[in-house]
Amino acid sequence: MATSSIKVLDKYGQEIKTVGFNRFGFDSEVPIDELRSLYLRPHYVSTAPSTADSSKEDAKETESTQGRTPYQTNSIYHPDSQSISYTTLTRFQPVKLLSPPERKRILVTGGAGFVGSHLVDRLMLLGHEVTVIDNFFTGSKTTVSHWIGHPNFEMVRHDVVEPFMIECDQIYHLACPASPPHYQFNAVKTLKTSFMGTLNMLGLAKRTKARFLITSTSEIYGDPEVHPQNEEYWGHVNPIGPRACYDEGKRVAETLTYGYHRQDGVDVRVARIFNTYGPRMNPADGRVVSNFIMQALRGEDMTVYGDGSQTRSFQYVHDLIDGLIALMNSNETRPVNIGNGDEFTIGDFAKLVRETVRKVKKEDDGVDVPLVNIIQKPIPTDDPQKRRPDTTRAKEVLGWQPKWSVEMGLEEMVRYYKAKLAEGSL
Ligand SMILES: O=C(O)[C@H]1O[C@H](OP(=O)(O)OP(=O)(O)OC[C@H]2O[C@@H](n3ccc(=O)[nH]c3=O)[C@H](O)[C@@H]2O)[C@H](O)[C@@H](O)[C@@H]1O
Repeated sequence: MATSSIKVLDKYGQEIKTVGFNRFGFDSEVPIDELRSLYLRPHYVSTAPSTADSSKEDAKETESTQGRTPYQTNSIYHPDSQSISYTTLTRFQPVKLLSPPERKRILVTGGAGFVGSHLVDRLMLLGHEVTVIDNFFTGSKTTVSHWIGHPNFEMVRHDVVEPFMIECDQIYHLACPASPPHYQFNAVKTLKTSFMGTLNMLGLAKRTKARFLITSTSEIYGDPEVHPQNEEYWGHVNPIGPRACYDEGKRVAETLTYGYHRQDGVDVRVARIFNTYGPRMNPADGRVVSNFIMQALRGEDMTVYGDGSQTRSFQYVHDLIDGLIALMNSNETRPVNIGNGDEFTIGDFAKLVRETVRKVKKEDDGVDVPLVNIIQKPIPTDDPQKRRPDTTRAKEVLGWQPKWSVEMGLEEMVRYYKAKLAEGSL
């Protein structure tokens, strides 16, 4: 399906044609089709004919490159040899031309990750100069490869636990593994990333006088005794459990942030992000949305942990990026929850995902697939039982509220994974 033919209605029934908005003197609005063309590319990779004659394949590659939309790479997958031939980009998606005072030098740590790459797309299309630092532990160069070589873009392989020097105006500090299996894989490294990484980036902000935004998390509320969670709640965290490396790491990162703010006058912003999903989420990262969609697409059993009565509230990545950019450019220095209040039990969410996969397969491929089974697996230790953001503060101080319904976001994410499966890259 062509990206321009996908019609998305927001929670209030209005068609979504753009994301972002002009607020606090910073214009973050871009047409949704422009963004989509960067991640929803059903023909991003074409499949080579089954032949061993490489000269013919090369000729085909040249031929098909010429017929492609001009802002995309045209890589070819060779099923016979299980290989892929890459071509480099020659033209980039157009970006806004900003005057020098409008154009900001923006550092995004973790910019090759799931959330980071969407933030990079938006900031690039808006015409800013973007530098990404990432150690590629959970991020991947492929998420931002469509900007590599662009004069406004720089990609540096660097681990934030080591100091980093650069001149910049704004720092979005995202770097940290976020999926429970990933952040528990090396708990000490996760803590080190949260503590030393944040310390280094705050030191950089202090030296350059850059504004500093940290992406904190709903996990700082732990297994909450207050529902929904507002920013005044101090949380209920097990400091020695398996999740503590992330929860306590992010809590100390917030403490450091306010330490630099009070002591050194660093201009800080703290976003507490609630469960977020969308294209470019690593299908194997173990979080619930990617697990469920991949299982349903592959016709495998969907794994609900525990009895499925625990709840989560899922936000689509474009809403999160709107919220992060609004917060960065606002005057709000207190923590702000950024999340979608639509709360589901995980059991109900599994049913919604399998129905969405069936709907998209029917609409796009005309095939009626049977609903997959839902099975139960043991619940992870300290898995929070309830989670829903109170976003009153975001509404009051940022004028921000999520627009994407969970269903609409899920449909787009299913299309993204379907396209990736078809191109042979999953
Ligand atoms: O987004 C947040 O606010 C934070 O919480 C998430 O943690 P969690 O909510 O546990 O995220 P998932 O791993 O996606 O799990 C959500 C729920 O689904 C369940 N689950 C997960 C995977 C699965 O296959 N089946 C399943 O039932 C989990 O047990 C959990 O109850 C992640 O740790 C972070 O990305 C983030 O900082």
